[in-house]
Amino acid sequence: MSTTSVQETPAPAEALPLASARESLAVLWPLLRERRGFLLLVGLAGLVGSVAGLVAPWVIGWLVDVLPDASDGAVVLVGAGAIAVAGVVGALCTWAGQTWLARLTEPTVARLREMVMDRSLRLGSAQMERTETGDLVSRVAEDAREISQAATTVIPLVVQSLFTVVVSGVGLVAVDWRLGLVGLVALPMYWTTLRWYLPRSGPIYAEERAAFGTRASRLLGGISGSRTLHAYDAQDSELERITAASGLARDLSIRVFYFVTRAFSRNNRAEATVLALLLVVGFFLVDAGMITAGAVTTAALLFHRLFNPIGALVGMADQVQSAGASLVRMVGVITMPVPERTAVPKPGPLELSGVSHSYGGDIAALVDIDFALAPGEVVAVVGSTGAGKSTLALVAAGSVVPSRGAVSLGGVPIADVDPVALREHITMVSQEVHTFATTLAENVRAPRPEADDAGVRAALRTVGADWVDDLPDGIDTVVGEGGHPLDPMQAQMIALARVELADPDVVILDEATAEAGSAGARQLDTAAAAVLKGRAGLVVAHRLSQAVTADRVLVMERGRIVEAGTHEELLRAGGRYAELGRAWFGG
Ligand SMILES: Nc1ncnc2c1ncn2[C@@H]1O[C@H](COP(=O)(O)OP(=O)(O)OP(=O)(O)O)[C@@H](O)[C@H]1O
Repeated sequence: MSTTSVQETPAPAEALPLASARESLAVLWPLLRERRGFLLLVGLAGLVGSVAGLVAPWVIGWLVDVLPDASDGAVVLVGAGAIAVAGVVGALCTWAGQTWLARLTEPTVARLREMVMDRSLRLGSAQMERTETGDLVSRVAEDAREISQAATTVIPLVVQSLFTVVVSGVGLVAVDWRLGLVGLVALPMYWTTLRWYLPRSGPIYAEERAAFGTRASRLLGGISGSRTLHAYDAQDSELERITAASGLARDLSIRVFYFVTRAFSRNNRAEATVLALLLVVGFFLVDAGMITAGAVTTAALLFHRLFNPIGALVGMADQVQSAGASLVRMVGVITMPVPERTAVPKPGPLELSGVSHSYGGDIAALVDIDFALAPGEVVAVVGSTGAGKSTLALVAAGSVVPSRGAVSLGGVPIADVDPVALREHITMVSQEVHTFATTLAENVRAPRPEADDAGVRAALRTVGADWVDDLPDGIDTVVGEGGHPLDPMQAQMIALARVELADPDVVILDEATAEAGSAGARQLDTAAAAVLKGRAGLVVAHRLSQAVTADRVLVMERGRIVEAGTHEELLRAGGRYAELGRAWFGG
């Protein structure tokens, strides 16, 4: 008796790697350097803006010195004018700096996202299959969003604060080095606050976010299940649960508030102490005739100017950390080593020899498959649910690496071919086709971005997608998420047009979009036939019509090929295929 278990089971899902800070910088720096013009402009705006910020403390100190001897109020007007001009310059610099920073960071984040996608495509679906589901998606979507948000909200503030702190610090030393030294006393005090704040803030915020999540899901659950709750008279107990979740979220928010207030009060204490120290030292220096009262005023105002930016830097440190964590996650994928796959497939048969596959667990999805698809031949695969048809298609397309056995095209093992290069030879349309959120033309063009509109239209004509002309903007209609809605059959036709444009040697189809016998099924069959013309095709038959027109039919049961032949031969044989055929015909 044969056994259907496969010995080599795949390794458990692995998490994608994280990059080190050095690797992240090595990836980020060339991207920023590409836009160094903006980098310079951001630096310039920050510097000029911060220097403009020095004008007010300096003018006020000057007024303190000159006013007692002034004959009229003209000096005040001069001082006020200088402060007003500096204010306008500062505002302009902030605005320009933020605009330039966005033009520096947004394309950089977009580029990082593309690099993650590119690397994951190069690694190939077979390797990506081994990683935790959702990990890649969250790195492309959530981490990119986190960095992008930080880039537009947190980073401008951090950059501006850093400039203000550095320039004001230098200004303070320039006014009088002794007062500058007093100002430095604040540094260790700020440092201890940061050391106290950072390790505690992350977990507290995470707990608060988790509590918000629970409250939201309880509320939504209560609303969507209100009928059931009424039916079972269970409103009160559900209300109690919602109140408890809500109470927890409220208590955590209050805790977060106390915590942040404590951090800021630590900073305030440091600031008040050092400011007092600065005034005392200033008093003695003025008394000794070493500096003027105006200079002490300027120094005190400059030191006071540091309060807000330093508070902002402390407050945003965890958001910067969180953006940093997202960056190392994205760069982790970008720096994943891509195995050398330089083999070039040759025209010839697609062969599966000794192929067995298990997704883990005891049941084998494929067992000892030996099968060759000749160039130009169309083979249909039939079988009951769970027989292994989709797995066979995925293995043949190189999307799943079988636990045992080999797959080759023209004698070249496809495992040695670069996944992107392999798609030029073997293309698969699966049950879940993805429509990208862009124009319909771009969707068709995906495998061949250089194709022109005429090529796109020709591919759509080949698959009989005449309905495209009725769309609001024809092939330029935006489809996908948030765009013009497409029904599953239209999405499938776009996927087929994509294959037509890609022009591979082997097409693997596994669609189950239309009900057998429906007008949609007939349209899809015609579209598939057009795409298969002149190419080898492996078609997972979800409708009998797909098997009838094939050159050969494979019948699968429990991971094995149990029958093979033409439609007529298999019907005559009266075996499993004939049985399936009767079920299909409903007779
Ligand atoms: N990603 C997966 N992880 C774990 N088991 C899987 C996975 N995909 C398929 N299987 C299992 O492998 C076996 C073969 O499934 P497969 O989808 O290849 O069959 P199928 O003939 O295409 O079925 P259907 O017609 O329902 O799509 C089934 O037992 C199925 O439960």
